[in-house]
Amino acid sequence: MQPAKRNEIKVQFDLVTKEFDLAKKKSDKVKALFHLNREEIPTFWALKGISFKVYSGEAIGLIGINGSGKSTLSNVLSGIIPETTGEMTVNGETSIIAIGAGLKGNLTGIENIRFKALMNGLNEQEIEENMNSIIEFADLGDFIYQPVKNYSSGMKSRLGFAIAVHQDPDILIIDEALSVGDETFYQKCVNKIFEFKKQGKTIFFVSHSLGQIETLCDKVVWMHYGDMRLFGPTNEVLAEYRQFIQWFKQLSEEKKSEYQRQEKEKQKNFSLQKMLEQRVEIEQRDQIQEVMNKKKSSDKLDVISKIILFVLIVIYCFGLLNILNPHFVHHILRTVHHILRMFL
Ligand SMILES: Nc1ncnc2c1ncn2[C@@H]1O[C@H](COP(=O)(O)OP(=O)(O)OP(=O)(O)O)[C@@H](O)[C@H]1O
Repeated sequence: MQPAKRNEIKVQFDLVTKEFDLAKKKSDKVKALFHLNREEIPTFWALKGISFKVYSGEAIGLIGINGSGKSTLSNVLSGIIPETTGEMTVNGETSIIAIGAGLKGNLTGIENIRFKALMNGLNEQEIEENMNSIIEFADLGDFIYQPVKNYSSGMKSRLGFAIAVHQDPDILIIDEALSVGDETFYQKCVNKIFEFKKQGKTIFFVSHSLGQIETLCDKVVWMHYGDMRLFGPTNEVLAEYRQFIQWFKQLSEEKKSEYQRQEKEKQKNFSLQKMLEQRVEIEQRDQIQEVMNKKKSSDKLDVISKIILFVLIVIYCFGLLNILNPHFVHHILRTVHHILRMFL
């Protein structure tokens, strides 16, 4: 497989949103489909217009407090759930590892490996070629013959990680899957992640462990109640995030709940139209600013041309004076010459 070109855009989100409905019963959803509900079903915006660009070979951390939208973003990115609006460009195959996600509980480890491989279009020979390597990576011993429903979360994570990295994806999304493994397995995964990065693959890494984010990620997306609060180099974003966590922790329980309630309320009342209007306003403001900047630089040019014009006028006057009264000009030039000699 050809390594991806550096600086190639791998993932681009433009104002991506995700709206969940909060219908209490399935029948309400069906009624809503046929507009039979008198009352509208309340909805909740888990993503409120997310925009970013990620390049090949970058490892991106996704951080944020519980319920901020990290898993929703990962699931939209991997295609598990569709976005509601916005534009999403994903250049390459994605593979997501979330604890137990995509694993069939009633199937054994080996059957799960085979099932996933078949889903990915591998033939029997290709499956056999990969099988030993996946089993070795997962390192589950005889548990590989047991149904996955008997696995601990760490074991599920091992199997999920082993299958996902053997799919050789262009974009690997790891949702909290490393937080449940032991140290040896974690180190094995870290090595694999660095190997992937070297090959120009892109990694999204969801974690509450800021230490892991610091070790693995070049940049970080800080999600906050459906908004992307910050996106940038790891150290910068983590510094801001740590400050926020410190501020949040010192709040009383009552104030914390109030803050969370208000933020969730904003997610319920979010208006896509308002967000788009604001966006247009910002774009217009940026355009005006750009025009003003251009005007300023053209003003600067005006000053330069004024100086040139002034110098030309002085030279012209001297020329004229030289014709009318050469002695006077000669006298002036000698005086200037004397003054200059005094200073130089
Ligand atoms: N299917 C769904 N229907 C309704 N709301 C949902 C659904 N899935 C997620 N949500 C809501 O969307 C918000 C974001 O959830 P998400 O799981 O993405 O957060 P998170 O940042 O991954 O949280 P955590 O750190 O706890 O895993 C939460 O408020 C959650 O309740």
